[in-house]
Amino acid sequence: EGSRGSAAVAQDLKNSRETQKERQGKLDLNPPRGTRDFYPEDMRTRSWLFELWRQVARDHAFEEYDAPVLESEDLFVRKAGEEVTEQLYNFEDKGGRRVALRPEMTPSLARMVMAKRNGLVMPVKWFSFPQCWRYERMTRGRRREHYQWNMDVWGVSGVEAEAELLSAITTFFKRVGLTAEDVGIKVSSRGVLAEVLAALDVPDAKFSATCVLVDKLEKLPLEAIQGDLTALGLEESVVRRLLDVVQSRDFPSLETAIGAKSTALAQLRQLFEYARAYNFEEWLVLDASVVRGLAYYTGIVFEAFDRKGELRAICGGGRYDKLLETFGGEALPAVGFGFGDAVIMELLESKGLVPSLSLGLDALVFAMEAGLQGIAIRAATSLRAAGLTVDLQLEARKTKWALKHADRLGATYVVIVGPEEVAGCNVRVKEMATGQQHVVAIANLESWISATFTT
Ligand SMILES: CC(=O)Nc1cnc2ccccc2c1
Repeated sequence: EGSRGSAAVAQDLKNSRETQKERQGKLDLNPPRGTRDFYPEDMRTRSWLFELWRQVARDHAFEEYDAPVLESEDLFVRKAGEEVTEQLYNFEDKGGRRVALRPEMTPSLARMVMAKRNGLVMPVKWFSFPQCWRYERMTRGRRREHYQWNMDVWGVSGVEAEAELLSAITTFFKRVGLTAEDVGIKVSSRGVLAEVLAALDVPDAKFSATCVLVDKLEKLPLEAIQGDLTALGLEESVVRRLLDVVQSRDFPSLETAIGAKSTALAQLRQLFEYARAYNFEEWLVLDASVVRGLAYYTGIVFEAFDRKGELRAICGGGRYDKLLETFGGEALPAVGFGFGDAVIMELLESKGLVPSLSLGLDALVFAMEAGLQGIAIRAATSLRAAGLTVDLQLEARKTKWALKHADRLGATYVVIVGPEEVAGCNVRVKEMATGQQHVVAIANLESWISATFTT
C-alpha cells in the first residue's frame, strides 16, 4: 500500500465506493439510517394517533398549518449549546444555499407569524404534525426523525394560554385511556431562574445558555459541564444557588427559595388555580428542576413523564415571549408544546392501549369468472354510491379464496357475482358474521344494502 501513488489509492477508494447495486446487483431496500417506513399496518396506528391528536386540537378550536421540512439554516442557528441545534441535519444545496431539515417546528411557525404579523387576528391558536429531523452519529443508533404534534398560542401574555395547552395535553391523555396515576406533568417557570440570576447581577445575555446548562445538569454530573459553566463565566456561588433553587418540589419550598413577592411564583400559583377549573390539577407536579433544553423558553415550562420513570419525556413545552426579537422582529408573547410520536407509542403499547385496527371494510365484491367482471363493477359502484367502503376484487376469484380474504380484511358482507345468480339478474350477498346468504336482484342491490345497513 505504502509504495502505491496517492492517485492509485484514490482510484481504489473510488472503486470500493462502487454502488451497492453493482456490488450485489440489487438496491438496498432499507430506508435511510435512523428513518422508518410506514407499511399499511404501521400507518393505521400512526393515523389512529394523529386522528386523536387532531380531534383534541379541533375541540380546542386550534387551526392546522404546515411549513416546508426544508428551511434556511439561519432559522436554527442559535449559540446556546442546545442538542437540537448541535445535531442539525444541514447541508449546502445545489444553489450554494445553507439549508437544514427542520429539527423542530417553532422557528418555522415564528417565521410564518412574523411574515404575516399584522394580518393575523390574535390570539393565533395553531397546530401541526411536522416530521422533524436530527443528524446524529449513528453511534447511538437513535432515530433521526420523528413526528411531533405541535400546538401553539400567540398573542396571549397571561398563563391562560399555558392552561389551555395543558388542557389539550391532558384531554389527549384521558381520551387515550391514560390516568394521572400513569402520567404526570412537571411544571415550573424559567422566571424563577431569571429572578435568581437578576438578584445575583448575572447579565441577561447569559440567561438562555444558563438555562440550557441547568437542563443538562439534570442529566449529567456537575463536573461534566463544569467547563461550560466556567466558559459562560458563571461563578461557583451562582451555580450552587441555582442548583439549590431547582430542588424545590412544592410551593412552600419555592417561596422560601425565591421570596413571596416573586412574579414567577404568582404565575405558577395562578396556573394551578386554573388547573382546578379545568379538572386536570391532579396531573400537575410543581417541580423547579424542569427547565427544558430549548434556548428560547422565557417563562412557564412543562414536561409530561411516565410516573414509573422508565421512559424519556412524553412531551414538553413552554413560553417563548422573545423568539421574534431574536429574528429581528417586535416581541409577541407565545407559548407552545411539542409531542413526539415515539415515547407515547412505547407507553401506550406497554399498557395495551393501542387498539388493533381493522380496515373496517363494509363489503368485498368479486366475480367468479372474468366475463362477469362488468357486473361486479356495477355492484361495487352502486354500493360505493351508497357510501359503503368496498374492496372490488380486480381478478376473478374462487369463492373459497374470496371468503377467506374477506375474513382477513374483516369485511361485513361478501357480494358474490356468479354465473347462476347473474343468469337471474341477481347477485348473492353473504353476511360474514352470521353466514346468512341472500340472493338480491342487481337492480335493487343499493336499496337492499342501505336498508340492511341502516338497521
Ligand atoms: C424517540 C425519538 O424518536 N426521538 C427523536 C427522534 N428524532 C428526532 C429528530 C429531531 C428532533 C428530535 C428527535 C427526537
